[in-house]
Amino acid sequence: MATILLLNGPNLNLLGQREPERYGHTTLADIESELGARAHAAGVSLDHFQSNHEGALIDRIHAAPAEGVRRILINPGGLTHTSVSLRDALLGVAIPFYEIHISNVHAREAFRQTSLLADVAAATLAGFGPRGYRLALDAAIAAIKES
Ligand SMILES: O=C(O)[C@]1(O)C[C@H](CCCOc2ccccc2)[C@@H](O)[C@H](O)C1
Repeated sequence: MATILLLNGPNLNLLGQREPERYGHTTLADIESELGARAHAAGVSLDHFQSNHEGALIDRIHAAPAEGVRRILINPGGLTHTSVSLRDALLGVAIPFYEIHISNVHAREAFRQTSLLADVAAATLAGFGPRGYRLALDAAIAAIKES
């Protein structure tokens, strides 16, 4: 069974608990649960991992090929704007990935408008709120089934 890996970076464990006006009331556990059920219904497996630590995310990416991961959905959090190492890890495993942002980063502070991942991502998605995760999952499932 094909596997999709959902990765969430620093502070995303706080979803639904703080700044709901910006990030909504949906918790990360809600998102992971919904996407897991949706993937299963489509005949695809979903693995999920959240960490506040860059190296832990990189280690998880390194393990992805051996686990049969076909697509990666990643909200890198603030690492989006800073992490060459995360970029290098994603390039290194050569698994197509979709960059997801809950907020419209292009309408925020200037520093959030720079992504070190976007130019090597298969797709980016921002501003749809938590629904963006579902949109990205559906696109990943369709891409796997078409390949
Ligand atoms: O809009 C997004 O999804 C972001 O990736 C969220 C990041 C922040 C992670 C979430 O941080 C929270 C802080 C408090 C409450 C909930 C989330 C931010 O640094 C990016 O620029 C855009």
